[in-house]
Amino acid sequence: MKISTIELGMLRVPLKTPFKTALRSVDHVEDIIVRVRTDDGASGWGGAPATAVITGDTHGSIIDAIRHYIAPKLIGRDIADHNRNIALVQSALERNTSAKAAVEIALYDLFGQLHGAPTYQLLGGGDPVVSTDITISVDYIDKMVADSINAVERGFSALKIKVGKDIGVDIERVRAIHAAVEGRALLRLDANQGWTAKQAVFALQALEDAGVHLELVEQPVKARDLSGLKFVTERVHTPVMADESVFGPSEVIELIRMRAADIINIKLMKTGGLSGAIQIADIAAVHGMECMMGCMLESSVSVAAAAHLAAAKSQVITKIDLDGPSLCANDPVIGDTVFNEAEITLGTRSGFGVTDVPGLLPVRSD
Ligand SMILES: C[C@H](N)C(=O)N[C@H](CCC(=O)O)C(=O)O
Ligand SMILES: [Mg+2]
Repeated sequence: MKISTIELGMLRVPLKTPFKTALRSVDHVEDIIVRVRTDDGASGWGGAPATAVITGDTHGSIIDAIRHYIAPKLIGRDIADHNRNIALVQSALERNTSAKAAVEIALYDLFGQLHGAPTYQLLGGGDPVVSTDITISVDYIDKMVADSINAVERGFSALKIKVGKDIGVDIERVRAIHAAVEGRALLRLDANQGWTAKQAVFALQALEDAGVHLELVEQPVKARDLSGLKFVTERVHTPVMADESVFGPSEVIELIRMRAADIINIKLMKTGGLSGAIQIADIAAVHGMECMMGCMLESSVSVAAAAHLAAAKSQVITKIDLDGPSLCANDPVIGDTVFNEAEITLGTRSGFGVTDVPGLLPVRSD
């Protein structure tokens, strides 16, 4: 099973409703899809969105990194030599974690196919059903309350509420949602770096004093402000989760050393794929720290891979935010992972179970 070609295309899927955070607003998922073909006719599928405001990666940079740096290292290589292939992806160039993730996902897909097993089973097994939260975009208070009630009625038992736009309105947003769904859903806040450390402590203490129980607060302060993150962690009861502050294993080690957060949000697009995500989960497990498996606004190709990893690492990945496919108006990807609102069920096909991604748009040539 030797790699013969690596093809790229663009998958564009409309969202049910615009996705709005403190960092950006978008109304489509737009992923670069990777198809790694082998000489015996197999295909491994991977994908990556361009979340430039978080990873720095654009569609153009993902295409260039794969085409000019990663693909040339892999052509002709045997899928069975998996760990060396992964090392070649990671050492092909610095950063560019989304491009590396897209290719790693395709390689883990093919490795599963080689061994005739769903990839989560090769990663250690686990329960094939995982339960995700859903994002409530930051918006007018009435709209966020209506979206939250709707999500609970659709069966979501955890809401990821986007805040970080205006501290006073944010407190009111959360109080109103809490009043509307109290006892029916866990509330997770994600400020996407929108607060200062002092603002975060003020808002969270105000909510705690008002009896609003929050399961966690994600990335309250700027990504690079690790001392601000620690400041918040030390002053509120609500568990603090690091997202944009940590990409790979070395940053996680530093975060743990500083005791700057309580939980880590692992995303394949930050780690550069499954290999770095596994390392983070293992480091967190050693330190008795819980993790979330998260995603960017991305399609079911890469979210299926994240769900496989979450299933296999459920001892340490105790929270799931894999709602990309649930936010989409439709899913053109042909695969056997079932995304049914809050419930994600892994299939029995080998690899990640994707068999085709129809309707891909051409990506620019050089
Ligand atoms: C889609 C997921 N629930 C989510 O909210 N991810 C964001 C970033 C997504 C993006 O901007 O594409 C996060 O956790 O910050
Ligand atoms: Mg986040």
